Amino acid sequence: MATKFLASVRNRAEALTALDNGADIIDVKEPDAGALGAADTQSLADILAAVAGRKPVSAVAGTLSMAPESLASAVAARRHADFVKVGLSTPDAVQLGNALERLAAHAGATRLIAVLFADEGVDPGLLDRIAAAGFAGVMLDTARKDGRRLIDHAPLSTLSAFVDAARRLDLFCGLAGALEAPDVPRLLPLRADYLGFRGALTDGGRGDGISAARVAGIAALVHPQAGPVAPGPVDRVFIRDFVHDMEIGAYGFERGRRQRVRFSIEAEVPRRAAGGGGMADIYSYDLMMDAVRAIVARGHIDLVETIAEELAATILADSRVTGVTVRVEKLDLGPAAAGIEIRREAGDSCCGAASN
Ligand SMILES: O=C[C@H](O)COP(=O)(O)O
Repeated sequence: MATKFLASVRNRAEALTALDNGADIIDVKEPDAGALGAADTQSLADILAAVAGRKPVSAVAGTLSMAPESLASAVAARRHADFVKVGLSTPDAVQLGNALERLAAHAGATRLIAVLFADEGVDPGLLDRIAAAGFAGVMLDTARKDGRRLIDHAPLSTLSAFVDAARRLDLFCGLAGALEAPDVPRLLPLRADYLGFRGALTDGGRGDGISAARVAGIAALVHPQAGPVAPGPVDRVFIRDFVHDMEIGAYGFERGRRQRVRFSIEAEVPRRAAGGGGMADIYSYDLMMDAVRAIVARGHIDLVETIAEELAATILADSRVTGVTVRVEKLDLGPAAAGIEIRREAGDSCCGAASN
């Protein structure tokens, strides 16, 4: 299933702007009241009437204490929404257990989404308890809206493990947290069920009103248009001299130690829009850096050839890229840099069908 776009709105007018400009899930909250500020129930009723079932509506149950009864009554007051989001923010295992036990009584009638906060640590182990309590889904957001993005709190490898754990438990899984437009192509490969936005939908802070153009811009990124590109200029998007310490090498002396490896990659990307277009039309060099970081984080790899081929395949899996040159150089073997450079094209036997 393709990743969906959740837009947080505070009133009927914003809900219609989100709906008309490509949002897939309308999330009702009061952004001035924090990460989980609840909109009043009248605003929720107005939005449900305006959306009229065209898209699912989620409602935030508020920034609450973990007191089981207040959680339960906040959920009950929003039971007409398609989903109710409940923040689970506590380091206290007993308190969390009590809250989950009380909410489990609502989980049959109301589709509950547990919201966890990356700035309080990411614990995929919690997901078992959330699934056992009957929740429909889980979302990772940021509690403090201080400009730091989700990716500043958790690397992509951690986010990917979180999404995979949710999927294994059949939990509908969302990611959010001061996400900006350039984050979208980096997060799409994780295949979360949805990405959530508020601040990026406004021209100023997250408390300002949302803008139709910004909503449409995020929608275009979350739902990228694949397909053939008319013949025209080819851009070369590159990263050069990206140096990492990693475990690499087939010799015994290369095991259990790290050495510097330099990565340079150039992707050939036919231009989609005259004049460069917007974020939705470009292939970001961030994606190449993310691919390198993922390989480096994986642990020991014997051969530079393996790394180069895997990087080429990952980069060519994006349908916007038609060719790629990958250079991998070991820097600590002696007086010279030593390594490999390969060039691969979309459709080469190494590099299967494009995936997005
Ligand atoms: O549910 C998602 C949040 O409303 C995201 O808000 P934000 O993008 O301002 O962090």
